[in-house]
Amino acid sequence: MKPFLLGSRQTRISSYPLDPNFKSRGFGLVNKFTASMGADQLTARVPHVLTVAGSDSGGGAGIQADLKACGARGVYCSTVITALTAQNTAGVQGVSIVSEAFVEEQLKSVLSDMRVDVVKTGMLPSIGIIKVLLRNLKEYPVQAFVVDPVLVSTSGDILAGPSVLDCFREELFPVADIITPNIKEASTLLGGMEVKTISDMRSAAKLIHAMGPRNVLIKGGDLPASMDAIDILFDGNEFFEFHSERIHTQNTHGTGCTMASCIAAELAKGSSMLPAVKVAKHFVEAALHYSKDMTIGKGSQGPFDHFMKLKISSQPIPFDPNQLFLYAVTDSRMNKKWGRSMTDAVKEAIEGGATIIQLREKESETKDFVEAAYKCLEICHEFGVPLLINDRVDVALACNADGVHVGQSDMPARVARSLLGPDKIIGVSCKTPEQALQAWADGADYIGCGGVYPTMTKANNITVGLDGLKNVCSASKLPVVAIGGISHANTCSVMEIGCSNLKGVAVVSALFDQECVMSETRNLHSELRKHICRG
Ligand SMILES: Cc1ncc(COP(=O)(O)OP(=O)(O)O)c(N)n1
Ligand SMILES: Cc1ncsc1CCOP(=O)(O)O
Repeated sequence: MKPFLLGSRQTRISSYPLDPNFKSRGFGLVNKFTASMGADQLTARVPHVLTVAGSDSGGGAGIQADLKACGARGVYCSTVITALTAQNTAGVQGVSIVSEAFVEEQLKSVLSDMRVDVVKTGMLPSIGIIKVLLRNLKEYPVQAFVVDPVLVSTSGDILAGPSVLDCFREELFPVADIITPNIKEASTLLGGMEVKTISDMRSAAKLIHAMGPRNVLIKGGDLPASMDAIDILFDGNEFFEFHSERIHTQNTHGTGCTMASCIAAELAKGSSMLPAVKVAKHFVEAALHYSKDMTIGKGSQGPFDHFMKLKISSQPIPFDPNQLFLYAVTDSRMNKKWGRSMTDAVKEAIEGGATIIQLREKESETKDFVEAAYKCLEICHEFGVPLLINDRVDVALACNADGVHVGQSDMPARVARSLLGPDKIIGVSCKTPEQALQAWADGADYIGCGGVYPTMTKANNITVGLDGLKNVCSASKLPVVAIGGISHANTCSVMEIGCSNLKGVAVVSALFDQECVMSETRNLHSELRKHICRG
């Protein structure tokens, strides 16, 4: 048995074999861009999977799973719906099959307009629909054809009758690049043959391979619970075994569709078969692991979260400019000097009234930083206070912080925005009106302006003074927080410059280079409140 080493063997992905024009389409890693608007206007070509499958009203499997899987893997997905199912976490309550004519209309709409790389099938409920699909694939050839032979739902409901089975075996499989039955489906395809062990799976893969597909992947999710989740790939010559940890969860509805869609997505990106299967296996394992304790629905077959973002604890705190009121910025050297941990510093600042926290850790090892940031995030969220990371977008992503603060020489805000998405908070340091306008154009949420006064905390930092702060505030379309040398003694002078978008002060040493962080924060908070009362 071969292990599934990346690149150990490149399985050939060929076009739909009935396509005489395949070679002229040009496809592969080197051809990621196509000149669709003239020689000098190259436009990015987006990898594209078309799924031909049934809709699951519960959103866990079928078309809905395919869309999510492709989205999560960075591939565009179009859809041709073959059946509507009334379905939830308890099972399938109803099925309404779409007419052949309307399946054909959907296929023509998509295939005549868009360049599709890979077609992936799920529920194909009638012989007529299979024939329509095959006819259209002849007319509009694609690079790879992935067949998930959906016969029975996770809840045990039959989704394709016996007559369809023959059509699968005789017409669909011979033109498939890969088919992906689970062990129940493999057994059904082989007339009820027992498939219970790894050795049975290998025999089944060989027998199904003889029906014509280039590759057969038998998924062992239904092997005994004591075993790893083992899948077997057979390419006609060799077997490859894929192991992953068995995740004990009820939230497995849609794993089959997802696995096949992920394979299709990787093939659409230009991968060969073996690495595509490997990536798909890892993706499904990660998503199941993330979703194992989620609750959606009352039934026993829950869906999982393809984007790994749904759990409440990881929801970001939305940005509100008033959070800039008392902005506490930690400093690893000061924490070391006063013998406190990052988490203690954060907790004390919040208890003293800090309204947003930034971890500015210039000396921590990445591993320690990520671990401490996780803990700080928990503390901050207990109090509804957002946590931002200074400079390190990677650390913010790793611990799912609420956002980042970046300087002029750090990762550009627009790149940070594209990595972090629309919901995270992004602050940018600006000393000039031009930088402030750029920050706005780049998708920042706020501006940090300073140093307003000289500071010992940041070496070689140019001081902009109150006039510089005023210039930036006046030009800025974004809320501003002042930083640099600010303390209880000069906060009022800062807040009284008369700019309504100056929302607060960001402070390091006045809070953290002190014996008691909590009382210093409290004092500064009451000073800031005086300004509100007056203003
Ligand atoms: C709120 C706030 N404003 C400005 C800064 C300074 O950030 P940067 O320019 O990236 O400098 P370093 O903090 O990295 O030294 C800030 N951290 N926070
Ligand atoms: C990070 C930073 N950016 C501009 S000034 C400054 C340091 C602020 O620290 P302090 O509040 O101790 O003056």
